Amino acid sequence: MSSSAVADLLLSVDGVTIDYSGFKALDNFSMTLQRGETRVVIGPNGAGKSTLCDTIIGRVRPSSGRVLFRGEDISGLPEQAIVGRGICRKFQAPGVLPTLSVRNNLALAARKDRRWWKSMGLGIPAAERATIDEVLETIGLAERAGDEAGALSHGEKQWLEIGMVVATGAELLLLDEPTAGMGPAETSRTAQLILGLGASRTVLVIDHDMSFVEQLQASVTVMHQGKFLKQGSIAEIRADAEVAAVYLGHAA
Ligand SMILES: Nc1ncnc2c1ncn2[C@@H]1O[C@H](COP(=O)(O)OP(=O)(O)OP(=O)(O)O)[C@@H](O)[C@H]1O
Repeated sequence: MSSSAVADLLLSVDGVTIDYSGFKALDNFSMTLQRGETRVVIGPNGAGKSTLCDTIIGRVRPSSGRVLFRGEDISGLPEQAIVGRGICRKFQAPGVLPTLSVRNNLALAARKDRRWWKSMGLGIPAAERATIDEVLETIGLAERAGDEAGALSHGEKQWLEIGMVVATGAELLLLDEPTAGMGPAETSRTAQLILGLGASRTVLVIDHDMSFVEQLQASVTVMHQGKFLKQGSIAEIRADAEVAAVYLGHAA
Protein backbone atom coordinates (compact mmCIF):
# COMPACT_ATOMS: atom_id res chain seq x y z
CA MET A 1 0.00 0.00 0.00
CA SER A 2 1.39 3.48 -0.88
CA SER A 3 1.96 6.07 1.87
CA SER A 4 -1.00 8.17 0.65
CA ALA A 5 -3.24 5.08 0.78
CA VAL A 6 -2.12 4.50 4.38
CA ALA A 7 -2.81 8.16 5.24
CA ASP A 8 -6.28 7.86 3.71
CA LEU A 9 -7.11 4.62 5.45
CA LEU A 10 -10.18 5.21 7.62
CA LEU A 11 -11.31 1.75 8.68
CA SER A 12 -9.55 -1.55 8.86
CA VAL A 13 -11.34 -4.75 9.80
CA ASP A 14 -8.45 -7.03 10.49
CA GLY A 15 -8.92 -10.80 10.65
CA VAL A 16 -12.12 -10.62 12.69
CA THR A 17 -13.88 -13.75 13.91
CA ILE A 18 -17.28 -13.60 15.61
CA ASP A 19 -17.94 -16.95 17.22
CA TYR A 20 -21.44 -17.92 18.40
CA SER A 21 -20.80 -21.11 20.39
CA GLY A 22 -18.69 -22.60 17.62
CA PHE A 23 -20.60 -21.07 14.67
CA LYS A 24 -18.51 -18.39 12.98
CA ALA A 25 -20.75 -15.55 11.75
CA LEU A 26 -17.49 -13.80 10.73
CA ASP A 27 -14.55 -16.04 9.99
CA ASN A 28 -11.16 -14.31 9.89
CA PHE A 29 -12.78 -11.51 7.87
CA SER A 30 -10.74 -8.52 6.68
CA MET A 31 -11.51 -5.40 4.66
CA THR A 32 -10.40 -1.78 4.56
CA LEU A 33 -12.14 1.49 3.70
CA GLN A 34 -10.41 4.59 2.39
CA ARG A 35 -11.57 8.07 3.46
CA GLY A 36 -14.39 9.33 1.25
CA GLU A 37 -15.17 6.07 -0.50
CA THR A 38 -18.55 4.41 -0.82
CA ARG A 39 -18.44 0.61 -0.55
CA VAL A 40 -21.23 -1.85 -1.00
CA VAL A 41 -21.16 -5.18 0.82
CA ILE A 42 -23.20 -7.98 -0.69
CA GLY A 43 -23.56 -11.70 -0.06
CA PRO A 44 -26.26 -14.35 0.22
CA ASN A 45 -28.53 -14.46 3.27
CA GLY A 46 -26.55 -15.33 6.38
CA ALA A 47 -23.21 -14.29 4.82
CA GLY A 48 -22.42 -12.10 7.82
CA LYS A 49 -23.17 -8.61 6.47
CA SER A 50 -25.21 -7.38 9.45
CA THR A 51 -22.73 -9.02 11.82
CA LEU A 52 -20.00 -6.96 10.13
CA CYS A 53 -21.92 -3.74 10.93
CA ASP A 54 -22.61 -5.01 14.48
CA THR A 55 -18.88 -5.58 14.91
CA ILE A 56 -17.80 -2.18 13.57
CA ILE A 57 -20.29 -0.34 15.80
CA GLY A 58 -19.33 -2.39 18.89
CA ARG A 59 -22.54 -4.33 19.34
CA VAL A 60 -20.68 -7.64 19.18
CA ARG A 61 -17.06 -8.29 20.14
CA PRO A 62 -14.54 -10.24 18.08
CA SER A 63 -13.17 -13.41 19.62
CA SER A 64 -10.10 -12.68 17.51
CA GLY A 65 -8.96 -9.90 15.20
CA ARG A 66 -9.59 -6.18 15.60
CA VAL A 67 -11.24 -3.13 14.09
CA LEU A 68 -9.10 -0.02 13.59
CA PHE A 69 -10.75 3.39 13.01
CA ARG A 70 -8.41 6.27 12.17
CA GLY A 71 -5.61 3.90 13.14
CA GLU A 72 -6.92 3.20 16.64
CA ASP A 73 -8.22 -0.11 17.89
CA ILE A 74 -11.93 0.37 18.67
CA SER A 75 -12.88 -3.29 18.98
CA GLY A 76 -13.03 -3.26 22.78
CA LEU A 77 -14.99 -0.01 23.10
CA PRO A 78 -18.66 0.26 24.06
CA GLU A 79 -21.07 1.27 21.26
CA GLN A 80 -21.58 4.80 22.60
CA ALA A 81 -17.83 5.44 22.61
CA ILE A 82 -17.58 4.24 19.00
CA VAL A 83 -20.46 6.51 17.98
CA GLY A 84 -18.65 9.35 19.79
CA ARG A 85 -15.59 8.73 17.63
CA GLY A 86 -17.53 9.28 14.43
CA ILE A 87 -19.28 6.10 13.27
CA CYS A 88 -23.06 6.01 12.94
CA ARG A 89 -25.40 3.26 11.76
CA LYS A 90 -28.76 3.40 10.09
CA PHE A 91 -30.83 0.31 10.57
CA GLN A 92 -33.12 -1.26 7.98
CA ALA A 93 -36.37 -0.27 9.75
CA PRO A 94 -37.14 3.46 9.88
CA GLY A 95 -36.66 4.75 13.43
CA VAL A 96 -37.85 8.33 13.11
CA LEU A 97 -39.99 9.85 15.84
CA PRO A 98 -43.37 10.21 14.08
CA THR A 99 -44.86 13.06 16.12
CA LEU A 100 -41.77 15.28 15.82
CA SER A 101 -41.27 17.44 12.73
CA VAL A 102 -38.72 16.43 10.12
CA ARG A 103 -36.50 19.32 11.28
CA ASN A 104 -36.72 18.34 14.93
CA ASN A 105 -35.88 14.71 14.17
CA LEU A 106 -32.68 16.00 12.55
CA ALA A 107 -32.04 18.36 15.46
CA LEU A 108 -32.37 15.48 17.89
CA ALA A 109 -29.92 13.38 15.89
CA ALA A 110 -27.47 16.31 15.68
CA ARG A 111 -27.49 16.68 19.47
CA LYS A 112 -26.99 12.95 20.08
CA ASP A 113 -28.59 13.71 23.43
CA ARG A 114 -32.09 12.50 24.10
CA ARG A 115 -32.32 14.83 27.13
CA TRP A 116 -32.83 17.53 24.51
CA TRP A 117 -36.53 16.76 25.06
CA LYS A 118 -36.27 18.86 28.21
CA SER A 119 -35.01 21.94 26.37
CA MET A 120 -37.06 21.63 23.18
CA GLY A 121 -38.99 24.79 23.97
CA LEU A 122 -35.75 26.75 23.72
CA GLY A 123 -35.56 26.08 19.98
CA ILE A 124 -32.64 25.19 17.76
CA PRO A 125 -29.49 27.39 18.00
CA ALA A 126 -28.52 29.23 14.77
CA ALA A 127 -25.36 27.18 14.07
CA GLU A 128 -27.27 23.93 14.43
CA ARG A 129 -30.08 25.27 12.26
CA ALA A 130 -27.59 25.92 9.42
CA THR A 131 -26.30 22.34 9.63
CA ILE A 132 -29.84 20.99 9.64
CA ASP A 133 -30.82 23.15 6.64
CA GLU A 134 -27.85 21.70 4.77
CA VAL A 135 -28.93 18.14 5.63
CA LEU A 136 -32.52 18.93 4.60
CA GLU A 137 -31.23 19.98 1.16
CA THR A 138 -29.03 16.87 0.90
CA ILE A 139 -31.93 14.52 1.60
CA GLY A 140 -34.38 16.53 -0.54
CA LEU A 141 -36.84 17.18 2.31
CA ALA A 142 -36.44 20.97 2.75
CA GLU A 143 -40.06 21.48 1.70
CA ARG A 144 -41.22 18.99 4.34
CA ALA A 145 -39.12 20.39 7.21
CA GLY A 146 -42.13 21.48 9.29
CA ASP A 147 -44.24 18.36 8.66
CA GLU A 148 -44.57 15.59 11.21
CA ALA A 149 -42.21 12.75 10.32
CA GLY A 150 -45.13 10.33 10.67
CA ALA A 151 -46.76 11.93 7.60
CA LEU A 152 -43.81 11.06 5.32
CA SER A 153 -43.94 8.21 2.81
CA HIS A 154 -41.86 5.09 3.45
CA GLY A 155 -39.10 6.33 1.13
CA GLU A 156 -39.06 9.80 2.67
CA LYS A 157 -38.75 8.26 6.14
CA GLN A 158 -35.74 6.28 4.95
CA TRP A 159 -34.18 9.50 3.58
CA LEU A 160 -34.86 11.26 6.86
CA GLU A 161 -33.13 8.38 8.65
CA ILE A 162 -30.10 8.78 6.40
CA GLY A 163 -30.26 12.52 7.13
CA MET A 164 -30.28 11.76 10.86
CA VAL A 165 -27.12 9.69 10.45
CA VAL A 166 -25.53 12.55 8.46
CA ALA A 167 -26.67 15.12 11.07
CA THR A 168 -24.70 13.34 13.79
CA GLY A 169 -21.56 14.54 11.97
CA ALA A 170 -20.20 10.99 11.76
CA GLU A 171 -17.43 10.43 9.24
CA LEU A 172 -18.27 6.77 8.66
CA LEU A 173 -21.91 5.95 7.88
CA LEU A 174 -23.13 2.36 7.99
CA LEU A 175 -26.33 1.97 5.97
CA ASP A 176 -28.04 -1.40 6.33
CA GLU A 177 -30.42 -1.94 3.37
CA PRO A 178 -31.34 1.73 2.79
CA THR A 179 -33.59 0.78 -0.16
CA ALA A 180 -35.63 -1.88 1.66
CA GLY A 181 -39.27 -1.66 0.57
CA MET A 182 -38.61 0.96 -2.14
CA GLY A 183 -39.67 0.97 -5.78
CA PRO A 184 -37.27 1.81 -8.66
CA ALA A 185 -37.82 5.61 -8.55
CA GLU A 186 -37.19 5.84 -4.78
CA THR A 187 -34.22 3.51 -5.11
CA SER A 188 -32.66 5.80 -7.76
CA ARG A 189 -33.21 8.82 -5.58
CA THR A 190 -31.55 7.03 -2.65
CA ALA A 191 -28.51 6.34 -4.83
CA GLN A 192 -28.38 10.03 -5.83
CA LEU A 193 -28.66 11.05 -2.19
CA ILE A 194 -25.73 8.81 -1.16
CA LEU A 195 -23.65 10.01 -4.12
CA GLY A 196 -24.45 13.58 -3.02
CA LEU A 197 -22.92 13.06 0.42
CA GLY A 198 -19.54 13.80 -1.13
CA ALA A 199 -16.03 12.93 -0.13
CA SER A 200 -16.30 14.16 3.47
CA ARG A 201 -18.24 11.00 4.33
CA THR A 202 -17.23 7.41 4.00
CA VAL A 203 -20.19 5.11 3.46
CA LEU A 204 -20.54 1.37 3.92
CA VAL A 205 -23.79 0.15 2.37
CA ILE A 206 -25.37 -3.28 2.66
CA ASP A 207 -27.93 -3.93 -0.04
CA HIS A 208 -29.31 -6.74 -2.17
CA ASP A 209 -30.67 -4.58 -5.00
CA MET A 210 -28.15 -4.82 -7.85
CA SER A 211 -29.69 -1.92 -9.81
CA PHE A 212 -29.04 0.24 -6.74
CA VAL A 213 -25.48 -1.05 -6.42
CA GLU A 214 -24.96 -0.28 -10.10
CA GLN A 215 -26.20 3.30 -9.71
CA LEU A 216 -23.84 3.86 -6.78
CA GLN A 217 -20.89 2.95 -9.02
CA ALA A 218 -19.12 1.84 -5.87
CA SER A 219 -16.57 -0.84 -5.26
CA VAL A 220 -18.25 -4.06 -4.09
CA THR A 221 -17.12 -6.50 -1.39
CA VAL A 222 -18.68 -9.95 -1.50
CA MET A 223 -19.03 -12.03 1.67
CA HIS A 224 -19.86 -15.70 1.94
CA GLN A 225 -20.23 -17.78 5.10
CA GLY A 226 -18.56 -15.09 7.19
CA LYS A 227 -15.54 -14.93 4.92
CA PHE A 228 -14.25 -12.39 2.43
CA LEU A 229 -14.93 -13.77 -1.06
CA LYS A 230 -14.19 -11.02 -3.61
CA GLN A 231 -13.81 -7.31 -4.13
CA GLY A 232 -14.13 -5.37 -7.37
CA SER A 233 -16.26 -3.14 -9.56
CA ILE A 234 -19.87 -4.13 -10.11
CA ALA A 235 -18.93 -5.31 -13.64
CA GLU A 236 -16.14 -7.52 -12.27
CA ILE A 237 -18.41 -8.94 -9.56
CA ARG A 238 -21.19 -9.65 -12.06
CA ALA A 239 -18.75 -11.53 -14.29
CA ASP A 240 -17.17 -13.54 -11.47
CA ALA A 241 -17.90 -17.28 -11.63
CA GLU A 242 -17.19 -17.86 -7.92
CA VAL A 243 -19.63 -15.11 -6.91
CA ALA A 244 -22.28 -16.54 -9.25
CA ALA A 245 -21.73 -19.99 -7.75
CA VAL A 246 -22.32 -18.87 -4.15
CA TYR A 247 -25.52 -17.05 -5.12
CA LEU A 248 -26.77 -20.00 -7.20
CA GLY A 249 -25.80 -22.41 -4.43
CA HIS A 250 -27.81 -20.30 -2.04
CA ALA A 251 -30.85 -20.19 -4.32
CA ALA A 252 -30.73 -23.97 -4.96
N1 LIG B 1 -26.73 -13.76 18.05
C1 LIG B 1 -26.52 -14.76 17.20
N2 LIG B 1 -26.39 -16.03 17.63
C2 LIG B 1 -26.16 -17.04 16.78
N3 LIG B 1 -26.06 -16.90 15.45
C3 LIG B 1 -26.20 -15.67 14.95
C4 LIG B 1 -26.43 -14.53 15.79
N4 LIG B 1 -26.52 -13.44 14.99
C5 LIG B 1 -26.37 -13.88 13.73
N5 LIG B 1 -26.17 -15.21 13.71
C6 LIG B 1 -25.96 -16.05 12.51
O1 LIG B 1 -24.82 -15.55 11.84
C7 LIG B 1 -24.99 -15.66 10.44
C8 LIG B 1 -24.76 -14.30 9.80
O2 LIG B 1 -25.88 -13.46 10.11
P1 LIG B 1 -26.04 -12.00 9.51
O3 LIG B 1 -27.34 -11.48 10.00
O4 LIG B 1 -24.81 -11.23 9.78
O5 LIG B 1 -26.11 -12.32 7.94
P2 LIG B 1 -26.51 -11.33 6.76
O6 LIG B 1 -25.49 -11.53 5.70
O7 LIG B 1 -26.72 -9.96 7.28
O8 LIG B 1 -27.90 -11.98 6.30
P3 LIG B 1 -29.23 -11.30 5.66
O9 LIG B 1 -28.89 -10.93 4.27
O10 LIG B 1 -30.21 -12.45 5.72
O11 LIG B 1 -29.61 -10.15 6.55
C9 LIG B 1 -26.38 -16.23 10.20
O12 LIG B 1 -26.28 -17.62 9.97
C10 LIG B 1 -27.10 -15.95 11.50
O13 LIG B 1 -28.10 -16.89 11.76
